[in-house]
Amino acid sequence: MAILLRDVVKRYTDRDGTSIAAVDGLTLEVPDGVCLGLLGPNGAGKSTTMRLLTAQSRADGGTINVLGYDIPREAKQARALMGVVPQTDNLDEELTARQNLEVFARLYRVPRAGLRAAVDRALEIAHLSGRADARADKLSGGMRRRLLVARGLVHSPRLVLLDEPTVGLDPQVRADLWGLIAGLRASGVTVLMSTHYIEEAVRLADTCALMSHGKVIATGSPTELIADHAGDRVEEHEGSPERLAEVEGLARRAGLPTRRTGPTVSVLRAERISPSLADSLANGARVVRRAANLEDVFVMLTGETVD
Ligand SMILES: Nc1ncnc2c1ncn2[C@@H]1O[C@H](COP(=O)(O)OP(=O)(O)OP(=O)(O)O)[C@@H](O)[C@H]1O
Repeated sequence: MAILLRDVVKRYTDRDGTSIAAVDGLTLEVPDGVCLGLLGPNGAGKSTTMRLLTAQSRADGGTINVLGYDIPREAKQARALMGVVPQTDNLDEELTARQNLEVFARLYRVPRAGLRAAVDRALEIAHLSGRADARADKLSGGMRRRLLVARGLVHSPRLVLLDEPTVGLDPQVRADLWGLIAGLRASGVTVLMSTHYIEEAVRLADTCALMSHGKVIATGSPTELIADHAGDRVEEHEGSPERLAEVEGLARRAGLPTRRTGPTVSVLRAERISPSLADSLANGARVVRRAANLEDVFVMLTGETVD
């Protein structure tokens, strides 16, 4: 097992003295070689979990093991084998792309004889070989993100932690990074990636852990999670508030879960709707049927939405 978290708790005290459990009894396992997507809305506790794994922050309870090392006691050994890609860009502006990587390669004690090759390899993975000698402040936002990933890979880690790797990026840059992460996953490196983008988790993760209010509330492949919690099909109804309430009532009586998004009620497990119930639900109005997705699962389980 690459990562093992058991009943982990991390509390913060607000300015007014109230205590918040940012991580609140979190249990999570990440097997070797798996890309696990930690999916949750803002404030779910994803970044706090990442900081606990790197021992930048200390848990108030529970146990954490990373690559066989007890955290925080053996954090130094664990850190030597893991690559961390932070959410915030903290590149050295005045150094070139290559120099940024060299600094980290030395920090991670990459042997001097192999240092140049390690840096070249990281530049190549991040498609930055052509910009190796450009200063970081002269790189585009997307290139800087790729350089941050390269920096986390320079010592060939067995495990990579990516905290919201594509937050705030435009679609083209996001697609580039997805390619990069998919490549990492294919190479057998264990990846733990936090995200609040459903699509990112679905595309990249072998396993998703859904996180809400500091806990993991469901784990599985996107397909398993959808099948277990939302079924196969979803029927979407629009209409007046009275009409929507009627749809909810009919669905509830038939034992079918529903969720409301603005002016729409979605009836889950729509494959179980009988022809007569279908008529009553539609009541002459247009109904859209679609495949169930991970967002349905998330909203079903938490009442919260993710992007
Ligand atoms: N240093 C801190 N002091 C006080 N409260 C904190 C601190 N760090 C996080 N929190 C609180 O803990 C909770 C979880 O925050 P965290 O940043 O881990 O969530 P997240 O899932 O990573 O969200 P985001 O996607 O916005 O980064 C939030 O309520 C946050 O306000």
